[in-house]
Amino acid sequence: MLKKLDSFAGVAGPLVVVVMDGYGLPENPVGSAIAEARQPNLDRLFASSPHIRLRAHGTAVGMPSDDDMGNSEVGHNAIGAGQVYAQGAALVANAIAEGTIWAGQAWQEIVGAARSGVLHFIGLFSDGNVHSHIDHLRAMVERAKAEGVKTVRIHVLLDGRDVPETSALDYVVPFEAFLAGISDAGFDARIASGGGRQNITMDRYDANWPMVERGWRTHVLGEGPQFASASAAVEALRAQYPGTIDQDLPPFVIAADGKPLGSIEDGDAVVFFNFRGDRALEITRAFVEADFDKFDRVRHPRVTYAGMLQYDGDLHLPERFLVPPPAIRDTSGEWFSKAGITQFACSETQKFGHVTYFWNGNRSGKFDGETYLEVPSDVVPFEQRPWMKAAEIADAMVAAIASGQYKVLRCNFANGDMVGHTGNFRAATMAVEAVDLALGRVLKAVEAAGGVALITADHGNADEMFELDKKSKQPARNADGSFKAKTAHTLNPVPLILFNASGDARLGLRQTADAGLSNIAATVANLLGFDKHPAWDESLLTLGE
Ligand SMILES: O=C(O)[C@H](O)COP(=O)(O)O
Ligand SMILES: [Mn+2]
Ligand SMILES: [Mn+2]
Repeated sequence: MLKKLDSFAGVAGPLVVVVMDGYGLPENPVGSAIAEARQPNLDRLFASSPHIRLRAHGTAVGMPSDDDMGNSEVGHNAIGAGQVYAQGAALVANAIAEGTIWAGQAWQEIVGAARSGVLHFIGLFSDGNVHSHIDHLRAMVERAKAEGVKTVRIHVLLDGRDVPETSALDYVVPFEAFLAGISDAGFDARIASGGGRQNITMDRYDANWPMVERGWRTHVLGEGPQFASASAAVEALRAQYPGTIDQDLPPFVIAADGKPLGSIEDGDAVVFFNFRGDRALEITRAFVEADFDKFDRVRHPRVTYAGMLQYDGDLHLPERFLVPPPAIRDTSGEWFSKAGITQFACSETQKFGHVTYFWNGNRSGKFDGETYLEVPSDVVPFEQRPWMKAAEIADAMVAAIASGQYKVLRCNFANGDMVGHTGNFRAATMAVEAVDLALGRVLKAVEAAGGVALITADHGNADEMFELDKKSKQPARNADGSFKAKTAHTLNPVPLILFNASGDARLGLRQTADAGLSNIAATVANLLGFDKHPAWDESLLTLGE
């Protein structure tokens, strides 16, 4: 049980944690939608409420190095668990470096099946290290050859979201050369299909199953426009759809003499090589579920399927996985539940799993006393609706706070991140303004209830909307003089603001050198009058000392 603090009984009112997804603190105001947006509520908070900066990238959230940006999975895991775990990116890299991945039963079963069939790899084709890393794929192809696999087919999801927006050929061209180099009379490895990650396969949280169906038709059934190679496909599709960035490119199939090179058939082996789960779960279900009903699969090949990691620890999806996921234990959701604290979690579909599944350590189950509310997201390009569902989430939070039923409430506003990923600067400033407006309403409800709110973010995104020149730190320009749009997350810190309407003027925050997202859970515990769980990183709450 969490112990009660001697020094502080806890705030009487509700405790609200607001995650402004993708809201980093810019180093340079030029090209920053955060600096540019009109945000009167946040301005007021920064002027009059205790606030500090938190690390939200690199080793502070369990990434392999401090060159790695943060992301929603590692950010929400750290906030929810109050601890930093070596995350998928690091675990897979280690398992490959130490060779433990090859010794595992899952890899042996994959290779065993592939020796008499075809070995397919499907996944995000970049070095973004958010969902996957192309080096992991390369290592697996090499190892498959060494272990006697004869045929490898790769289904590439073009990124442009965690890496520069039109960088697909920087990955495709060298990889095609690698595959040509490693192929010989006894080994044939080629790219077989692909498409933009926001167009096919990588949907999340049941937002858009038709995306997954398009992916299935492309990778499994081999249906779609045919090209001689992946690089030829990318070039032709860019010419056909000018201005379309990589993540949105339509699907394509690689074929010879009109026949797809790599449709997926009975007896084949399939590895989904993303380590992150949110966008891997739906396609995984399509492969492994016997009574799948989300779309008509037309054909359901009997394959040996493995995920890079297990994507959902409660549902055991998938059962076969190459690397054990981080064993995230003792999350704040679990221990607040054990303390009898009622909890409310809310977001719109695009981020709903962030405040539930990621928050609770990649588990889709629910702890006693937790209530979840999902606001359905629109299925549109978000630069066309930068306000997204901020107003509706605020409505739900205001009602939940006013109901008096919940002691701890959490929500995620998706806008800064989802619109930030479009690379559209003007839309991103509107996204930030929509969050500010919604936040103002939530804070009014917190005030009326005599509560406290902690306002933070999981990582940066809207804070840098243009690629910055590494030396000058000024926005980099394209050949035509326009700024180079940046769609990825940033390495910037995020705010932690304490909005205090509890009537206890002692409450403050301390800035420590390594303050990070994993300090939030203990801070919330202290605000509730509890000592932190021993596993959690230190609280940042001060009581007027
Ligand atoms: O999945 C995505 O949309 C991006 O790769 C990362 O964004 P997120 O970590 O904020 O979800
Ligand atoms: Mn995020
Ligand atoms: Mn994001």
